[in-house]
Order: sequence, then structure tokens, then C-alpha cells
Amino acid sequence: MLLQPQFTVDTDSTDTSLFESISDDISTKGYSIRPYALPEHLAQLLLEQVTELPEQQFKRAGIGRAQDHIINDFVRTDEICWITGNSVAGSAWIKWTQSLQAYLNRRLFLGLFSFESHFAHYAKGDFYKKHKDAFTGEGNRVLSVVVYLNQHWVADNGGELVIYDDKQINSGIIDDHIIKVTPSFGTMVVFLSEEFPHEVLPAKCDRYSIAGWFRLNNSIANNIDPPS
Ligand SMILES: O=C(O)CCC(=O)C(=O)O
Ligand SMILES: [Fe+2]
Repeated sequence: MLLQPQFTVDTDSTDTSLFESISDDISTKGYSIRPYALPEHLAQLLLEQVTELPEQQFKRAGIGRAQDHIINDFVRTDEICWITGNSVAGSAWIKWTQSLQAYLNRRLFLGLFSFESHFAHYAKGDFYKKHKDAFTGEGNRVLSVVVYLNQHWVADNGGELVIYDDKQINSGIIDDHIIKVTPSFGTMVVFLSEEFPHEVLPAKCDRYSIAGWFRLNNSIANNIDPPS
């Protein structure tokens, strides 16, 4: 008997080819920029959640962690809301990032152990000045992930993510190596947290995104390479 073709969407195989491209980009360049990366249904769920979140759930984003956490209007002015698995959208997102994590660990041996992420809302004029998400040797945030939830974004809206590829500058290329990413719906950016300074330029209208970080196991990271 001939089997009828299946018309169900095979999300696993879609993800695998995307994950493969991301993995190849990371190993060759250290960063990956992929338009239409986030599965459509997941992007829609996340957009619904971020637009329905009550305003008071968003808090001014700070810089630094735990006791070093401070609000600094000169560095960043966006508002954030941490994502938990307590919503349909949140748990679908976490599940998807777990399969990305497993794939990247298999392919690149990055030792990614955990993931944390938040929604971010940049209102008109908000920005995040040039920064790095992790500092060399701290061995904590390994890989940064950003996805955008802005439908019908046009170039004139601004709000680009600017990535500085300093390695290219050091290797003598005259033209400063600056990569600008338009924050369009479903676009995903992944980069090595310690390697790439980046910034968010002010936008002319509301800009929604998710920023997340894969981390090493902290208890292991603190004991890596003990002094001999
Ligand atoms: O929204 C973006 O494009 C990047 C955000 C960012 O750099 C961060 O939250 O650390
Ligand atoms: Fe960042």
C-alpha cells in the first residue's frame, strides 16, 4: 500500500537546518544573523504575550548582576520582563531554546548549561549603548541570543542592533567592521557573548525583542583551569 504524503509541519527538521546554519555561522564567524528564524507560530505566541503583558510587569533594565545591579540612564533606557515557563508562550520558547542548546552542545562542544531570557521593550528614543554581555574569563554568559517581534518594521524606524566585529578591524581591514541588524519579526541573532560589543540604536517607535543568554554551569565555571 502506498503511503499518502504527510501534510503536517515537521518542525524538527525545520529547526535542524536552522540550527545547523547557526552552528556553522558561530564556528566560522562567531555570530549568526538569521531572518525568519523563529518558527512562525512561536513568534506569534511570543508577540501576543509581550503585547498583552501589563505595563507594570516591565521594569527598568539595569546593568550588572545581583548586588552590582544599577539603573543607568546613560547606558540603557529599555524596560524588561523576565520569561518563565509559566505561560504557554514562555514554555514553548524555553523548550525551543533547549533544543537549540542541545544541538549547539553536540556540534560545537560549548558546554551550554542553562538559559535565561527576558522580553525587552524599547519605547521611542530608547537605546542601549555599546556594551558586551560578558567579560573575558568570567566564563559565565557564553552565547547571546536576540529575537525580534516587530511586524512591518521599516528601515526608517531605526532601532538597529549594531554589532562590532573588532577582530576584522584588528586584521587590518580599513572599513570598520560594523554589522547593522534590522529588528524585524522573527529575525534571530546569536553571538559569542565575550567577543562582540554591540549596541541598540534609538528607534522612532516601540521596539519589542527577546534577549537571552546561554550560560556555563556556574559551579563548574568557577573551578575551570585551577591555578597549577
Ligand atoms: O535588542 C537588541 O538588539 C540587543 C539587546 C542587548 O544587547 C541586551 O539586552 O544585552
Ligand atoms: Fe547586549
